[in-house]
Amino acid sequence: MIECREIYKNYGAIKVLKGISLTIGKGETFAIIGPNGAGKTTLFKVITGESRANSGSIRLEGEDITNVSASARVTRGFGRTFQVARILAGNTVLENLIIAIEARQRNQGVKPSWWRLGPAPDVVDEARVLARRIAMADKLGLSASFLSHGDRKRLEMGMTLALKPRVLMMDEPTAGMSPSDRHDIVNVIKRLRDEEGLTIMLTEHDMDVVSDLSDRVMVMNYGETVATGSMEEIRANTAVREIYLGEEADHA
Ligand SMILES: Nc1ncnc2c1ncn2[C@@H]1O[C@H](COP(=O)(O)OP(=O)(O)OP(=O)(O)O)[C@@H](O)[C@H]1O
Repeated sequence: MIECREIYKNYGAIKVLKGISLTIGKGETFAIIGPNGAGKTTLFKVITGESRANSGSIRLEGEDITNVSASARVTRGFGRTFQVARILAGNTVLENLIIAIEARQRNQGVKPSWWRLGPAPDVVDEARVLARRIAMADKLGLSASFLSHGDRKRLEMGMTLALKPRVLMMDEPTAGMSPSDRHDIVNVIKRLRDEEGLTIMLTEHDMDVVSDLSDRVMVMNYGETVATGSMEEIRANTAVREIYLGEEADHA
């Protein structure tokens, strides 16, 4: 589904990605882990098209998308959530979902009806269905500014799903969440993945979440791949253990 070959990325003199290659299969959940500054978010941005690699190639279902813009990648099926949820705080939950659905329709060339004030009934229906799928049906009328951190992330996920992605890219989906919010969002992600057959790529610091969600895990350090494999293989990998034990020792 996604294939990255020999990705290099520099910020000035700083070499942030040093030859990253990876393959993610259709329907697979693939996690990228590693210490702070390892280059996870940078790799993420290169794959979504927000940032351009200095060299290397990216393919989506065989098509070379290395030089395709971020918005054109969305049209090809990429959906992305951010470390800090990007929602419209001045609007209600329902309005946020409607805005995302209408954005997809515009992208698909659907023209808004000039004579109608407000959203079309089918858009409102779709927003309500989406709200149920992200377990926010009871919060439709709430202003997004009053939502908890976990609910904001959930709403952002709903807005991303409104774009009908084939690939869901999530940068630290549980960052800053309480344990119960974390548990809830993991369940929402699992359900969506199973219902829609989504391919998922995520970065995450919480190892329980990684272990719970991922088919395969890639460990990065200093812009390089240290290991790729199942969670069991990663846990047993000597180089990985050294990185994480080193981290624990530093924090001790
Ligand atoms: N726009 C930028 N300009 C200059 N340096 C940057 C830029 N973005 C990231 N970096 C540097 O690139 C390195 C990798 O950063 P990146 O955010 O990709 O790491 P990360 O693994 O996602 O870290 P974290 O877990 O803390 O989010 C860091 O040294 C960072 O300071």
